[in-house]
Amino acid sequence: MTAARPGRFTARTVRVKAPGKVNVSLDVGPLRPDGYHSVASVYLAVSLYEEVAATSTETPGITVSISPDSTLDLDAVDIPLDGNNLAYKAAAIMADVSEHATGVHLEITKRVPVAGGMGGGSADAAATLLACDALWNSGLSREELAHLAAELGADVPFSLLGGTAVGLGLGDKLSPALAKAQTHWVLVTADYGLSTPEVYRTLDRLREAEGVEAAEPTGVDPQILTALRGGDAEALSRVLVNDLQRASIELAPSLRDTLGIGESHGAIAGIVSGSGPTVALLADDSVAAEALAEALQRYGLSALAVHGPVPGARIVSDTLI
Ligand SMILES: C[C@@](CO)(OP(=O)(O)O)[C@H](O)COP(=O)(O)OP(=O)(O)OC[C@H]1O[C@@H](n2ccc(N)nc2=O)[C@H](O)[C@@H]1O
Ligand SMILES: Nc1ncnc2c1ncn2[C@@H]1O[C@H](COP(=O)(O)OP(=O)(O)O)[C@@H](O)[C@H]1O
Repeated sequence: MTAARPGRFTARTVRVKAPGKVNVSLDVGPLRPDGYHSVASVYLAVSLYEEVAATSTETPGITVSISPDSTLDLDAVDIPLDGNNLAYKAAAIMADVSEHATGVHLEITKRVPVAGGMGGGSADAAATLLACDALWNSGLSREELAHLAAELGADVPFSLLGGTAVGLGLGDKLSPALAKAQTHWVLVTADYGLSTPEVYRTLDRLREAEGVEAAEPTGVDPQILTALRGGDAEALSRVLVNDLQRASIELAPSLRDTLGIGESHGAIAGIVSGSGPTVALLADDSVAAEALAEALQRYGLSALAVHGPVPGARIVSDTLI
C-alpha cells in the first residue's frame, strides 16, 4: 500500500480475485423440510476468475457496478446491482461485523458465466468478504470469514477456500483434499442460464415420478480423490457423477448434444457443472484441452480451456488513490 495524503479523504482500493468451480462429483439427497438438499460433492476450483475491486467511499452505503473489462456478454443476463447482488450482501455482512466500516463501491469483473452452475455469484461474494476485511482492517480469521460465507450461500465457502475439497451438508461443510496435480478441462458455456432452485426442484419431480427415494449422501467416492491426487484424467473420467445433470438436461435438452459433441471431438468425459448449463469436458492434458477448445469453437460453440485446482479468493492489489 502507498502512503495516504494527510487532511483529505483518501480512497483505498482492494482488488481480490476468486475462482469459479466445477463439481467433479455431486450426490444429492432427498428434499429436506427446509427446502434444501444434503449433498456430497467434490469441488474443484478452476482457472476462470471473478474479480472484485472494493473502493472505500466518503459517502456511506454500498454501491455495485459491473466492470467494462468483463469478458461475458452481459446484455442477455440479469445481474441485480442492488441489495440482491451477492457481492452487496457480502459487503453488508462485513459492515455489520467491522468497527471501521466506511462506504464502499464494488466493481465486479465478470468472467464466470452467470447462472451457469460455476458459482460466479458465490465467487463475487467470497472476493468481497476478503476485500472488505482488508479494506476495513476487520482482522477476521479465515474460519470467521468461512462462517460468514456460509450465510451467503452454499457455494460461497468453497470459493474462499479454493483448491480441491469435499463438501458435505449443503456443500458448505468443507474438507480440503490434498490434490495438487492439475487436470485440464474445456468449459462449454451457454448463452442462457438455469435457475439453481428450479434445477433442484426438477430433480425432486423426476424422482417422485419414478417413485425413487433418494438416499442421504454420506461421503464421496474415494476413487475420485485418488484420481485427482494423481492428476489421472483417465481414471477420473470413469467416476465423474452429477445427480443434477438429468434435471438440467430435462430443462435444457440441448445439453445432451453438447456432451455428445464434446466427446466426439476428443473429450475423454463430460459432465454438466453443478446445476448447469455450463458443460465441463475433461481432456487428457493441457495440449489436448487447447485443441478441444479450438475444435469446438470452430464448430460454433463457446469453449474455453481451463485447469484446476487453483487457489481460492486472494488479494491481488491494495492501493491508495
Ligand atoms: C448446485 C450447486 C452445486 O455446487 O451449485 P451451482 O450450480 O448453483 O453453482 C450448489 O448446490 C448450489 O449452491 P448455491 O448456488 O450457493 O445455493 P444457495 O444460494 O445456497 O441456494 C439456492 C437454492 O438452491 C437450492 N439448494 C442449494 C443448495 C443445496 N445444498 N440444496 C438446495 O436445494 C435451494 O432451493 C436454495 O434455495
Ligand atoms: N454477483 C452476482 N453475479 C451473478 N449473479 C448474481 C450475482 N448476485 C446475484 N446474482 C443472481 O444469482 C443468480 C445465480 O448466479 P450465479 O452465481 O452466476 O450462478 P450459479 O448459481 O448457477 O453458479 C443469477 O441469475 C443472478 O440473478
